[in-house]
Amino acid sequence: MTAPARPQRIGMFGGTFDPVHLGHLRSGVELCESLELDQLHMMPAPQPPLRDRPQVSAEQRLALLKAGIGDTPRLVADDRELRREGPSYSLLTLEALRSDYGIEARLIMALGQDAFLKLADWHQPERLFELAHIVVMARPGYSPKRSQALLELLAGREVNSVGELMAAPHGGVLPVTLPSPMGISATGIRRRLAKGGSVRYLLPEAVEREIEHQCLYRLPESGR
Ligand SMILES: Nc1ncnc2c1ncn2[C@@H]1O[C@H](COP(=O)(O)OP(=O)(O)OP(=O)(O)O)[C@@H](O)[C@H]1O
Ligand SMILES: O=C(O)c1ccc[n+]([C@@H]2O[C@H](COP(=O)([O-])O)[C@@H](O)[C@H]2O)c1
Repeated sequence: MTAPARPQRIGMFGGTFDPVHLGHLRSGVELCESLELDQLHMMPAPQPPLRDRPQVSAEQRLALLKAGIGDTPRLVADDRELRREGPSYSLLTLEALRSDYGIEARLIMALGQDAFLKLADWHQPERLFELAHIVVMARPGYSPKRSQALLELLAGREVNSVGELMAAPHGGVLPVTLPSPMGISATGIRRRLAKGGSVRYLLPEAVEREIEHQCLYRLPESGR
């Protein structure tokens, strides 16, 4: 008798990626390893719903993400949110992924701790669990304190292991501390670039070269 096929494990890791940095990319690699993902779709949000529209276009942020991913196995730069109008609601993205991969696939939405703390303010947050699991990555400097609304949203969903999470196609929440947490933020990188400072070793050299080539994130002389 042959063993039943293992359901696919597909990750979604969305972000403003303004710009993508090693905190995102290393987390992506470690998520693939620790959850044994088949693919991780990384996707820039053209209109992140809970913040101002970034100055750098979604196309440019996607180009930086592609440069950063390069040939990294299992990481995919996914442009599907760029092909939609309106706010970049994750619910719509998960619906599209679920339709691509089918009902048996284990669909996992990865979020850093800071994004996770705002989950109750997202568009139809309870419906996210009808489509995917959520994996929350610890991020240096962010407190684990949850609001009452978040606690109510998560009630009964939290699990303690990857095995427990993968027993069902969607509906669970797993907090993880990946092996190499990094205290890198895109805000810090934009500030450094605006002042003409160095960002070496905070993001891949290919991303740094692309930022220089396209003269992104620099303040005009008068603004420094
Ligand atoms: N260093 C990091 N480690 C783990 N997760 C991260 C890290 N940086 C960002 N993330 C997560 O990646 C996703 C996209 O983050 P985003 O593109 O907003 O980056 P950011 O560095 O937080 O940017 P900004 O400083 O502009 O807010 C979010 O879920 C966020 O929590
Ligand atoms: O669906 C929502 O309402 C929603 C609200 C806030 C953020 N998100 C998504 O969460 C991801 C991280 O967002 P951000 O602002 O932390 O970069 C990105 O893919 C956003 O589109 C989604």
